Amino acid sequence: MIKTLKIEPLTKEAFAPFGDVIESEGRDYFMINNGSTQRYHKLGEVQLDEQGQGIISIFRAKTLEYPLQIKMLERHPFGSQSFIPLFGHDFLLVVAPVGDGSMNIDPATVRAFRASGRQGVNYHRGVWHHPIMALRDNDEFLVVDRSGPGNNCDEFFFDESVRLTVELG
Ligand SMILES: NC(=O)N[C@@H](O)C(=O)O
Ligand code: NI
Repeated sequence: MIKTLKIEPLTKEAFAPFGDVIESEGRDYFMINNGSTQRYHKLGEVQLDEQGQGIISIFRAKTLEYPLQIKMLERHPFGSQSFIPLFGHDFLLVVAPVGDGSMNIDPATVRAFRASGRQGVNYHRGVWHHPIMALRDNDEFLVVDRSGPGNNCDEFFFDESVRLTVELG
């Protein structure tokens, strides 16, 4: 298969098979702190296995070279992973659904999204995704994910006959 992935705008609905979109735009809130603060409550859930611990990290990511060939995707079977942009820059996502849980990805199910700098994502457990795809060099992301025993990162490399490409418009 040879395919240039269409980069879709990131919306809650379109991203639902892969996880949550963390944003305030268009979302419900309730007032707290004596009316001084709007709480956009439970935009996503941190998913953990019993032995996992939720942790908070910062990723400082270099941009990748585009057009980019998507040669692999990874997943975290024991927990969710969220990326929240800290500097307000757009970034890209390439994902594939959990599927049947096997170490296999149907390339036809791979999708690309562009997140605005005011959107974060929370990949649900087992959702295939490309490692962080910053569009600005040394961009930084707050990352909430799982720490604990076991290998929490499976990598799947596409067959050489599969050429999935992401181009910037
Ligand atoms: N490996 C790691 O911590 N980062 C990846 O999971 C990623 O999604 O960028
Ligand atoms: Ni990851």
